[in-house]
Amino acid sequence: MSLSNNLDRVSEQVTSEYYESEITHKIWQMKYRNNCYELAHFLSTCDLSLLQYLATQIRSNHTFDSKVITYSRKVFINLINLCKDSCSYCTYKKEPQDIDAIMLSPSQVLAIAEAASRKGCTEALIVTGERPETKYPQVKAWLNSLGHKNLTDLIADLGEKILKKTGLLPHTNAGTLTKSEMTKLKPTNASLGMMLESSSERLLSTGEAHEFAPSKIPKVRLKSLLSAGELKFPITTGLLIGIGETFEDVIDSLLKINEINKRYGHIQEVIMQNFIPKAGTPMEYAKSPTLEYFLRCIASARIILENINIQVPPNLSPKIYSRYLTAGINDWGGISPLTPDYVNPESPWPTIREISKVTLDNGYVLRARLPLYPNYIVDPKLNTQFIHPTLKGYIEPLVDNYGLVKEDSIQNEY
Ligand SMILES: O=c1nc2n(C[C@H](O)[C@H](O)[C@H](O)CO)c3cc(O)ccc3cc-2c(=O)[nH]1
Ligand SMILES: C[C@H]1O[C@@H](n2cnc3c(N)ncnc32)[C@H](O)[C@@H]1O
Ligand code: MET
Ligand code: SF4
Repeated sequence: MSLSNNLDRVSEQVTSEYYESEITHKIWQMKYRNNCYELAHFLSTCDLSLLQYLATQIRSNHTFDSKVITYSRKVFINLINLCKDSCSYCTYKKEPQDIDAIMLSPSQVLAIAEAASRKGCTEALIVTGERPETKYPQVKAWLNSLGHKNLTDLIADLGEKILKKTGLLPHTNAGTLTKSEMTKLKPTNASLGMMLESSSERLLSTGEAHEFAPSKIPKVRLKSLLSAGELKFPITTGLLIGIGETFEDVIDSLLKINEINKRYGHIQEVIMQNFIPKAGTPMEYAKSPTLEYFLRCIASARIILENINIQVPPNLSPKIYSRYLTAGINDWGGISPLTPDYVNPESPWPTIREISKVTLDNGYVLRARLPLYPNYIVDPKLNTQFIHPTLKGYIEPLVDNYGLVKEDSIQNEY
């Protein structure tokens, strides 16, 4: 190759590096000014492949090992699917008279956790409807018969039993919780889950997704995220994409989550979840987000969120989930060998073998994590602040030096 050709290539590289750093700087300025409108305009008009390129660059600098994609070996414990709210996209919620209404007994919960432990699971994902005991007398009666006044007390009790009997680490998503409720869960739950869904208040108006779901008032959800921060409780949150929000709403939601995390460092993960229309719901005929829009939201999340893991569940896009790897994600979420995804039961999880192959074919390595992300385990300062002393003895034997699940504990049958 001639010298002039070589110089041409060097100058092309310098130009593109200059261009990249100029764009990165521009984004940084818009973020610093907290100018949502400006940032949304830029991210919505920017070429998608450039956005994905930037997201992948940021992702490779962010995690302890830029080539690792994680997942959690979890069992989904559907404790109670009654709920005081009604989100227009949800089929998880049932009425007491429905044949598939569920209120698990403590012995059923323990039997599920024990079966999961035999399959090599490390996470017990406890999911419930929103404060069902405030709406249904049957739920009050059920709680009282178990010796409890409210759902949180039952979850705290079950969490302790699950830990002691199986060593599975509980992670609860019961929707919004107060600070005192979270305090009760901290000794037994390694982390919490609660989707923000969207910071848009417009979604509460007539005919919109959250019209009949007061717990989805953004202020209420953001307050729960702040409470978790005050308690140094690691929490997973996320956005449901395609429920009537605008792209600007997505950017506003991401900026708000990032601001909260900058104060406390407790937002371990943001789930970017694509809405799936369900028959029989008010949003039955609403459309799933397009792939182009969803990829733009994911790449924007990676660009906006600082040091936060990003998960997209593979089961909601079984044919094309590998595309999310090039938009900057670093986690596939919880995969259960035993229980369905009760929120999206029509979407079975791909097998670990398949996910591992897809991940590998795209140049990454799949590794199991605990419900609690590795940095909280391996960083001595974070470990002290974010993990309750009771939980330490359960967490340490499960992980290697990187805070990931030891490979030798992974069973073939999973
Ligand atoms: O592995 C996890 N998966 C979590 N999931 C994902 C879930 O396991 C499924 O992957 C999705 O529901 C896809 O259907 C959540 C999904 C939500 O919509 C809201 C909260 C959670 C919380 C978690 C979680 O903390 N850990
Ligand atoms: C547990 C989480 O499940 C998500 N969720 C509820 N309904 C749907 C749906 N139709 N499609 C995708 N995700 C959904 C919400 O984000 C909720 O917070
Ligand atoms: N009801 C809770 C929420 O919406 C958690 C489960 S939703 C299926 O946040
Ligand atoms: S998404 Fe959660 S809060 Fe909304 S109706 Fe379903 S169970 Fe209730």
